[in-house]
Amino acid sequence: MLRADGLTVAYDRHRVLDRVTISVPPGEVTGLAGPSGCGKSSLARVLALLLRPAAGTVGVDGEEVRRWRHRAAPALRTKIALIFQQPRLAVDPRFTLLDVVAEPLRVARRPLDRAERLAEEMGLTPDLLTRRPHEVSDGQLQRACVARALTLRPRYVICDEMTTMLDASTQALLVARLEEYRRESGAGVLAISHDTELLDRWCGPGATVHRLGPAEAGPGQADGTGGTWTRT
Ligand SMILES: Nc1ncnc2c1ncn2[C@@H]1O[C@H](COP(=O)(O)OP(=O)(O)OP(=O)(O)O)[C@@H](O)[C@H]1O
Repeated sequence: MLRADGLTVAYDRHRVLDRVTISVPPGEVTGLAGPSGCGKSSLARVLALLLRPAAGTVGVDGEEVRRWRHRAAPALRTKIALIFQQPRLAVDPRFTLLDVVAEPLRVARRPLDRAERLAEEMGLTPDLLTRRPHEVSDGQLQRACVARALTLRPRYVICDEMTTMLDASTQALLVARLEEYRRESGAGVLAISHDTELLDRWCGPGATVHRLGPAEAGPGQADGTGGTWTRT
């Protein structure tokens, strides 16, 4: 289980999350909805161990996180993959698409051959893999980012507005690939979107969808206070 308890996140003393509690069980899709600015990406960054909360705890499979960002233990860090909304801000512009997919393997000093296989499964042709980010479409780049996210076989995948900028067919392809990975690996997926129709389609019956409150209502409130519902 990936779990955050009583999370508070503040930027320069401005609180954007206030005592938020959320669980992402392995093998399931959990939804997170909420309007723009309510703190969804901030919560995603904390759960991916990239941002230290002002208060609260994060636990990964029962182990409480004590170090954050690059100081977080690699064994914990690689258990969680984060897919960002804007792929162009999430990749090194000098890399080819194959470099993008292979980056986590290179950093972890693992064999690189898995990168090509994952890229191929995402429909990225050998020609596309030699191109740099400015030579491909947003959808093609996001496909590379999804392949990259799966290279180290994460136990949890956080998808932060992953398909917001993309057309319906690319959206369906990315969601289908993540669903396939979830089923074969037993990974837990956190699907984050302001688009409740997308969450309806992605999170099946019985799935839990958490809702963060609108920004104007103050810091995002925790589930368990009426902010969570279960799809039926
Ligand atoms: N690094 C930062 N420094 C200062 N303020 C920030 C920072 N990151 C986010 N914020 C502010 O925190 C609030 C929540 O932002 P966040 O990106 O987490 O919301 P969101 O729900 O993901 O929004 P969106 O759906 O528009 O991406 C916003 O008011 C934003 O301006």
